Amino acid sequence: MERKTNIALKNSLTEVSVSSASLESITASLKARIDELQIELTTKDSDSIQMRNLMVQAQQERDEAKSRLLTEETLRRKLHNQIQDLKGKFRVFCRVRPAHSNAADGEKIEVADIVYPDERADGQEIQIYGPSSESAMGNITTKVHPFSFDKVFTPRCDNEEVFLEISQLVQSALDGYNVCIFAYGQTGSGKTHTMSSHDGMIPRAVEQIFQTCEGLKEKGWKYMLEGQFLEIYNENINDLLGKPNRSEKINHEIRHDVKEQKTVVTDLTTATLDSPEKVIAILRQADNNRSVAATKSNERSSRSHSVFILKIQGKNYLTGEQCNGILNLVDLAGSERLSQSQAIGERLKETQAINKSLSCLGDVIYAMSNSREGAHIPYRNSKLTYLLQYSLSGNSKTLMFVNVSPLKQHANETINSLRFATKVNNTQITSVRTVRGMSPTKN
Ligand SMILES: Nc1ncnc2c1ncn2[C@@H]1O[C@H](COP(=O)(O)OP(=O)(O)OP(=O)(O)O)[C@@H](O)[C@H]1O
Repeated sequence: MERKTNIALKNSLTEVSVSSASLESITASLKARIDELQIELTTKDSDSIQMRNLMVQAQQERDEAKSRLLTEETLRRKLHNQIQDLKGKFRVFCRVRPAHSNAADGEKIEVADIVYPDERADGQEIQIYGPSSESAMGNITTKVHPFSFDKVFTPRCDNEEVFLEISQLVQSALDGYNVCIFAYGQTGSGKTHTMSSHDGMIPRAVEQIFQTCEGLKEKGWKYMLEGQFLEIYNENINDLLGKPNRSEKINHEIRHDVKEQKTVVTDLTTATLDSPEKVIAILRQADNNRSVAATKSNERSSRSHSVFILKIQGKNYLTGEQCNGILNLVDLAGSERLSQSQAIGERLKETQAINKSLSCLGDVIYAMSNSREGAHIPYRNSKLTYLLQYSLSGNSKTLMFVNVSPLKQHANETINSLRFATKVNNTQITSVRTVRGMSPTKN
């Protein structure tokens, strides 16, 4: 009996020691796993510290880059303005429209003899050859009228190419400067095509402004755009964004705030422009208002000046900088000289008003570019120059398109327009040139 018990106890002991050995081995392997995990954890900790350091470094670099970007944007604005000033405070671009575009059905198109000596699509020189005449000695002479401008766009240039040249001025308006862009020329020479057609300077300028504002958001800039559109007809201001039929009865006055150097036109509609679509809508409204007026007075668009005023207010919430620029886009009344003796009544009044205001604009620009500081500039002599006083003076920038027709029957008006523009530009070449080996006559 005792022996049996001993055997059973021995067996139990063996079983216990076997299971204890297996437990020991499990414990050992668990311990090894714990050690492994511990090592892994330590590595992870150091990785995460490393990661955190890298993140802090990246954040510092980002902040530095951002502040560099802000300083560079301020510097870019300064340099951009210096470049614009070097190019000239007043610039004149000549644009010759294609011959076919304004010909009535059956009208004979005879193209004037126009030469672009630079042989480039957008050189700086243009020569108009006048009619030939034969002297008693049998010498045939042809007058040459050479002109030089900041740019000459041949009929081959489209609005896209033209806009490339003015986009820098649009940028100046965004940077807080006052900019005026005029289109001058006889009726049908392409002023409206250049300025307010669907792909003209106004829609393109507005598109550029919206795109640039979007891009400047990450640099802390927030912009507010407001638009006004008016017409000056017979020295009276009409609101082109007002209700049709009502606008002509309101007497809009121009008021200047001398201290702030700001201009207000009383009772003029101001549209907040928060999208390019809104701009297209107001351009359409202005066009409709002009057409309504046109039924009362023939060819209204060519007998009045239209002025699109875009006020651009920018604020940078990162640097605290602020800027207020104005872009004025002006489609001037047709510049053709109507014979005063033939014009009577309303037509005479219109012609006198147009002639007066256009010559006043020329006088103002001429006086500004030639006068000493503080000299008298005759802004008050016309509504247009009075309205644009602060947009023409100071550190503002002005560009004039002189639009001309390529047709022979318009050659005299073309020469008149180019002479006017030359007065503005003050760079006329006064040389007399011999044509094709013949004797020269004076320009
Ligand atoms: N560069 C051009 N390319 C193509 N077509 C043009 C160009 N310039 C003018 N035209 C066309 O010639 C015609 C007359 O041009 P536009 O109406 O722009 O002249 P305008 O000077 O504004 O005349 P108005 O004084 O009567 O307003 C229009 O049919 C216009 O589309």
